[in-house]
Amino acid sequence: MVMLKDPSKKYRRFKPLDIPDRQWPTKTIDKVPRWLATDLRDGNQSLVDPMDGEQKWRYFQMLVKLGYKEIEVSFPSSGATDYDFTRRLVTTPGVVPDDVWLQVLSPCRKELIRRTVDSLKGSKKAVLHLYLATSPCFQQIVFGMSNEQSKALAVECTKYARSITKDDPNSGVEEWAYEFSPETFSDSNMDFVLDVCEAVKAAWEPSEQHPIIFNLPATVEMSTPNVYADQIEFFCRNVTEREKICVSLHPHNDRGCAVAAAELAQMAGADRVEGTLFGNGERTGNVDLVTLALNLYTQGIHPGIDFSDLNSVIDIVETSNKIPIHPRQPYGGQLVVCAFSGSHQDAIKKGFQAREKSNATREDPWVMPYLPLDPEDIGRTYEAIIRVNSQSGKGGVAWIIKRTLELDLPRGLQIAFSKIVQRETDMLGRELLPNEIKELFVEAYHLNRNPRFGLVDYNITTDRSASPHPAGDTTQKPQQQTPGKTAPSRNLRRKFSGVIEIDGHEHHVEGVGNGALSALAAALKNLGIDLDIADYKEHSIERRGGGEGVKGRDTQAATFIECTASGQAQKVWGVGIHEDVVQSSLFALLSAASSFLSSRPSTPVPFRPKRSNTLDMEPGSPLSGLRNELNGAPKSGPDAVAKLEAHVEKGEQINGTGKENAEAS
Ligand SMILES: CC(=O)SCCNC(=O)CCNC(=O)[C@H](O)C(C)(C)COP(=O)(O)OP(=O)(O)OC[C@H]1O[C@@H](n2cnc3c(N)ncnc32)[C@H](O)[C@@H]1OP(=O)(O)O
Ligand SMILES: CC(C)C(=O)C(=O)O
Repeated sequence: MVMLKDPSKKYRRFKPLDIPDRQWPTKTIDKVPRWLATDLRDGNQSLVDPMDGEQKWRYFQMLVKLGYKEIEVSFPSSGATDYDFTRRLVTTPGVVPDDVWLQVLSPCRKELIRRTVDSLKGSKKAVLHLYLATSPCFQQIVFGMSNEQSKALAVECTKYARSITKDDPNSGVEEWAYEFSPETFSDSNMDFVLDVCEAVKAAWEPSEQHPIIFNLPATVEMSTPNVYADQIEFFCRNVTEREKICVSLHPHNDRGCAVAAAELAQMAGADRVEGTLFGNGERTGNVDLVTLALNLYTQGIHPGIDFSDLNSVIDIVETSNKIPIHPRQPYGGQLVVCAFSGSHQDAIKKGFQAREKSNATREDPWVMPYLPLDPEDIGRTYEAIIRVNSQSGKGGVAWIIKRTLELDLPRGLQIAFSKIVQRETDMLGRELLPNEIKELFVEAYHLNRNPRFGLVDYNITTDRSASPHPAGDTTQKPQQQTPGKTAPSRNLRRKFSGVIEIDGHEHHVEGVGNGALSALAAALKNLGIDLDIADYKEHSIERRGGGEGVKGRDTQAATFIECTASGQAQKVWGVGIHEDVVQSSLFALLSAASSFLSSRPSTPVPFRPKRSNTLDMEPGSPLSGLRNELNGAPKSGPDAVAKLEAHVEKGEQINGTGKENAEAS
């Protein structure tokens, strides 16, 4: 069997109503409709395994907690589960709040109506809901009834219902309402629907205070949503005593337009919407009440339903229905607050940065690329927003590092680290989780343990030798000095002397520079590791109490240093984190040095101490070649380094015992 070449004979086009002066297209939705949740009836009847009493019980309580005031709880005449559940609701004190209406459904069959009404005895507010087909297809095929017979049955059952509900002082229910659904309204002749509804209305005799509910279902969605809106507008305009009627919608989703149909039909005059959470229901489902409510919310209208903790709702819906919420389901789907692609992540990250920068409060206007709703408003976390796979770029990766380690990576480091992430995602062929990205960063920049260099002990002192060209520092121009006078304090030079552990061996090293960082760079140069500082950034990290990833006190300094090896194009980044800003920068330089050595094609061992405080390499070893290469033309670091040196200016001497801190991250 194949699709028909010409389906026009088999499937006839829907004929829209002719309403040239239709009003709904220029209307907007500016008020919240009455909601009816039919999860426990229409939703439940479509499940492979309908809910048991306990599941219904829990679901009902959730609906009440969310704020639903009208809940269709059962089809009591279907059997013991629904009947007993209804009885349990009615007879358990305190479960049904006084302002909540319990709605129950029955076909137009007297014995079933009787049983349905009986199930409600003892309740405060109850809606009896009857349905009967008005569409030619159903009348002819299912019932074998003419229009007259259908109308007569509708009237007869309404009268009977009235006699055992609102007209019966012993009905046992404090307040009755009545709902009538002309089944497959959307496929019915509108004049006939009106005719039946007028007759039903006359039989029930509603008032403005106690209106009748005409629920107009798109039992099967058969046309574009504008056609449904036309039908609703036609009904609203032509039915008499409109003020005594609540016009209710019940859209199904066969063409995937139930939400649109419900929204346009509200513009066309409807007062009430029946649907289910996340759209469970017959075939493609009922209209999704979550989407409708949050669509309103994102237009600045509170829907009266509280989805602050949408994840808990999802939990109950999924376990009760035994159907997972689709990952792309509006608002609730796992992937709808996620971006994988680089340009989306970049835009979202910039959006959040702009919001932070403007000190926006939670209530300030939401202007965010790609995200129509602040995920926080529905209890979803920012962590879920940006996820990283092979389609991601630096922005998303930087976001994760910001969220997990509180580090604001400089742009260059973002680019460098995202290449590492890209390699990993390509290799694994899957998404990397935030924790994995964090671990990758910690490892790549040696935040837990520097595999090559450990700062064991050090002193930063003023270099009193006043030599214009201290050993190892060829980056500085000679200073003008008057013999017999000390240099002005702003020109004081620093001497790094300390113990650095290299590949498990401790070595005393020294170097002099304009500040602590350049002094360490000079000391490293004495080891043949001649690195120029090409970029330097630092920021403080305010710990919000025991954040994971980096141990420490409340405030720490994070330093990012980009280095080039003299005469080399290759650049490496180093990262250091420590309570002390100077030590943080020293760690960053050693982190870069370690990356640099590790990135060389061969391992630079062995080192051999030449004198007690300097090191050299075996002649002919890979490092000695490197040293020869690096000894070319050292350059001074950029201005940013001066910022760090200013910190050092504040104290004459900085001492540190780095070993334990070198382990810190
Ligand atoms: C669009 C909707 O969602 S409507 C709600 C549908 N929900 C359900 O059907 C769930 C609960 N249903 C049930 O438990 C059963 O179907 C019952 C108790 C209603 C009826 O059970 P049965 O008597 O065994 O009938 P069965 O289910 O086989 O067929 C339905 C019968 O109801 C009739 N019927 C269907 N709709 C209606 C209606 N609105 N009013 C009166 N009779 C109706 C059918 O024509 C059929 O009658 P028939 O046996 O004379 O041919
Ligand atoms: C009973 C009615 C309202 C129904 O469920 C439908 O038509 O889909």
